[in-house]
Amino acid sequence: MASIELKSVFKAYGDNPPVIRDVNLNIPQGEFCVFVGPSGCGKSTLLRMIAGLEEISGGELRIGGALMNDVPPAHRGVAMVFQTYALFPHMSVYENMAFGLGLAKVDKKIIDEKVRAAAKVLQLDALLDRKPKALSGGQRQRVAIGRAIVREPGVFLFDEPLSNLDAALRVQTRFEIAKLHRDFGRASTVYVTHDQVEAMTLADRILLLNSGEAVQRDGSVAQCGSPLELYHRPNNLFVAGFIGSPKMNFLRGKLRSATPDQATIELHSGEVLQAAVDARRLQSGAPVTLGIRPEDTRLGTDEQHIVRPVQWQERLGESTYLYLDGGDAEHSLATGGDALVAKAPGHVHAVSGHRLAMAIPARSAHLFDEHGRALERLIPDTDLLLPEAA
Ligand SMILES: Nc1ncnc2c1ncn2[C@@H]1O[C@H](COP(=O)(O)OP(=O)(O)OP(=O)(O)O)[C@@H](O)[C@H]1O
Repeated sequence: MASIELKSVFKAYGDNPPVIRDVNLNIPQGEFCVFVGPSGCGKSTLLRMIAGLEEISGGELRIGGALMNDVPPAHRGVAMVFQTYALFPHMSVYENMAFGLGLAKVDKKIIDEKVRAAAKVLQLDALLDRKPKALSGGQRQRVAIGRAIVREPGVFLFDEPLSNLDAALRVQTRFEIAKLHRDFGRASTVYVTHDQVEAMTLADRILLLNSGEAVQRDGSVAQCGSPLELYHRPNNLFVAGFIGSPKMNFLRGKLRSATPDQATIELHSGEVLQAAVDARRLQSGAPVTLGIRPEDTRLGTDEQHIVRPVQWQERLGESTYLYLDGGDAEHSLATGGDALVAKAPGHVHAVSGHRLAMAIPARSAHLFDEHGRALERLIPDTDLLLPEAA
């Protein structure tokens, strides 16, 4: 039941370059905010600073409006769930969940009510007498979540809570966390993950931190917005390459001409393509990168397209990823190399070396200037409302 406000927050360990630079963020009460970014970008550090487990080197942290920089963790009104559950092995599920309230000298009857209510929500009622070692990974993580819930914190902090679970349990627990947030909707939640599917599905808002190729900007905010904003309107090449799987394909070229609703691009490989992008701020001849997501491509020649030999394919049953030879001028971050990835529905089969036409619809194209900054796309922002069945 509290907002979280970060103002010019900064973190450096000793004399090392900062790991968090000038982060400004306002998480209103009840919002689910997900921190994502490549390994080492500083997302856990940022979360731990909110929790009070890591000192803040500069800037201000406010929770519920109150300055928290020097307030000890126990007095911040936050509850944290870690990747490694951190349960007491000698205590039962019930005792683990009741522990924090016991320390706070809450009345035993109230503790009992809260533990049983949380256990019911998390479907742990039949397991209350068990010790953690007699539980599955998913059940242990539910106990850790239950322990956080009973404290009724204003802020929930999750640090990669699903990364020790197998694929099926991850999906199930992800769904449970989303449901819990909806049911306990007044609490604000910050959730750290490097899994962008978790980020896309759970977040009201995603904060993506820079790292790696964005040297000198490590630990700064690359983009902050709703999941679909980051997907449809990435600010720059880094965000475009990070959000989406397989990653966006990039084709290099130069701008030929620009009108308010269309840019014409000549690729280094010679083809001329259109993009529904306003590129009028660039001079003609300016270097540009055209981006196209694998799921936005088609196979065939009925739209503008490029033709490339097939290198490789991955058949997933419901779809097939075709890896096409990108040539020197292009590369896909998916492979880190020079392949372009096209996604075809169903299970298609292509003979290695055969040349295929990959259609690149102008309305689906992204365009970036020579500094990697995105040009404005002209796609409509509306969601398609599904009609109710009769
Ligand atoms: N105690 C420390 N002393 C010095 N550097 C540290 C310390 N803790 C973390 N770092 C550095 O801070 C940076 C950010 O680390 P952090 O754990 O926050 O990243 P992350 O984005 O959560 O990464 P991952 O996804 O791999 O967990 C890393 O470069 C890390 O090496």
